[in-house]
Amino acid sequence: MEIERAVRGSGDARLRAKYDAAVYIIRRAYALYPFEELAFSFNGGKDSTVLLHLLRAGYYLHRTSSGDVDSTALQTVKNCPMRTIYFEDPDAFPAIDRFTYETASTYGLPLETIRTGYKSGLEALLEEKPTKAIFLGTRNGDPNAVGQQEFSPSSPGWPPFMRVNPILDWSYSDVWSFLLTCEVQYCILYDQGYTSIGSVRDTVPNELLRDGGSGGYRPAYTLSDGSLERAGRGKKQAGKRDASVSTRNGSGSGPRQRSKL
Ligand SMILES: Cc1cc2nc3c(=O)[nH]c(=O)nc-3n(C[C@H](O)[C@H](O)[C@H](O)COP(=O)(O)O)c2cc1C
Ligand SMILES: Nc1ncnc2c1ncn2[C@@H]1O[C@H](COP(=O)(O)OP(=O)(O)OP(=O)(O)O)[C@@H](O)[C@H]1O
Repeated sequence: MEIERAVRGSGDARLRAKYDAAVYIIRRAYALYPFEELAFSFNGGKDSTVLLHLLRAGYYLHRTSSGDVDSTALQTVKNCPMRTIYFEDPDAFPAIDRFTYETASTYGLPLETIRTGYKSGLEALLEEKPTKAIFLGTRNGDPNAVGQQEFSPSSPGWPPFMRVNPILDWSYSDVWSFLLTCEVQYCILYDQGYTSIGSVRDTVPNELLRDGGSGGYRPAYTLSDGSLERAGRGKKQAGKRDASVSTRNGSGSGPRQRSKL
């Protein structure tokens, strides 16, 4: 499995330790909950892109270690066909939308697009199909991470499910080490100076990456102080539309892939 191979083959002991810990959490979740009652919250951002590949690696290890995979099923096992949910914002960057749909298509993720607020969308989702746990790419330092652990029940007043946060303790540079070491595609905006991505309403390239010579911006992976990754994000304004869930497979262009630094 290429992700496992890339991390194991890297000389980066810290990355290997972060990877092992995250995959351990993922495999605990696979053992604890029926696979059909798990979901992956994917929005095309760098953290959820890391999570996608960790889920794939964890799924591959989980399935192959239990010995129930024949060679024809191997591609499905490499892909991790987990229910995947995307809360699509009408003001999302088109490049993020494209990347989300294209990645879902590449890895055979059964993507469900939700065009409503988070809470009402999750209520509808749980009503439609039992969902015990949802994987998120939340990391310490995200405003939403406060008080969360690797396994955190949803908040009071929210529909009941477990939030599973395998990369909670990953730093900004861990995220980029993983993406570059594994040579996986990521949204093109990160090569244009965006270091954390909200919507077109509230996100601009990170000024710390402005390239004086060209007038453009350097790629996100060159940001040396990860504590400033949200410097391009302004105040979030409310405005999610309400109620509709649809399924769509993606196509389009735009993802980027870089080799190691
Ligand atoms: C799958 C999922 C589960 C969530 N669960 C909760 C929750 O239990 N409690 C809560 O206050 N917010 C919850 N949220 C909302 C997030 O904390 C956050 O507000 C949302 O992802 C928007 O983040 P942003 O402001 O960085 O775009 C959830 C969001 C998602 C996508
Ligand atoms: N619109 C959304 N649809 C689905 N999941 C989402 C959405 N917004 C956030 N999430 C979940 O919450 C996690 C944390 O969001 P956050 O915005 O911090 O990270 P990211 O989008 O992956 O990366 P970045 O910080 O670069 O934007 C995501 O990784 C994803 O699991």
